[in-house]
Amino acid sequence: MQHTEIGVVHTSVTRADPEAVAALAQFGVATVHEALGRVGLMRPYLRPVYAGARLCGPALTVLLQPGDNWMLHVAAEQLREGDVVVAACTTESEDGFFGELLATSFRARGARGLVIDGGVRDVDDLEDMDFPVFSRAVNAKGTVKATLGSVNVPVVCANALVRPGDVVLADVDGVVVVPRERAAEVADAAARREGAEAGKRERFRAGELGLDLYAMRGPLAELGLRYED
Ligand SMILES: O=C([O-])CC(=O)C(=O)O
Ligand SMILES: [Mg+2]
Repeated sequence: MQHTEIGVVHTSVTRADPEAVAALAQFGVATVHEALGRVGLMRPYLRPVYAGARLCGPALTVLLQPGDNWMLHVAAEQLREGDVVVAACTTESEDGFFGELLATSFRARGARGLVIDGGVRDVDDLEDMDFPVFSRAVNAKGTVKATLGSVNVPVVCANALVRPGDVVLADVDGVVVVPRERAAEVADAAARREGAEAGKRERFRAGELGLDLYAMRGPLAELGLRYED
């Protein structure tokens, strides 16, 4: 559900600190989601439109109307280098809002990629261009330019709240949103988490069991787990 205004373009956005964005870009979505406290994930139906697609950047948000891509053209004018366009829709729609022409325009204006709770088309071309897109559908069905939406308002995209300038990170595991004020702190937590995982990986590789590594034998015995021949 969207709780926002229709028919407004906010031209001034406070974007996450570029250094913190670059730091977050080094990590996977699963690590950042955990570092954030297991929040901020978009629904898993959003998928990359080609293998290996990945993106990280401050969000330029768009609220679309179903079957109407007008606001994507309005959004293009607001792009800054490195932005990720995050497009939500007022109502579910799987039409093909976006394709290689809009990708060409977005790239020329500095976009890093697109996350859209809707459909896209021309995916062979998007792959050739290596323009990363995460969408809920691939759909040749075209859209019109007839209804106002908004640009750079808070949106709910695939269940996650995204405010303009928040950091959006997407890879094959999903899409996560980091509130812009927390970007540096979450990047630090992600680095600590990766460090801890490196230690565990070594111990698993050596054959150690999770049962011992995570001290699970006591709690399992307390719950009455029995081993029988
Ligand atoms: O033109 C459109 O409406 C969407 C599209 O296919 C493109 O951007 O290439
Ligand atoms: Mg096209």
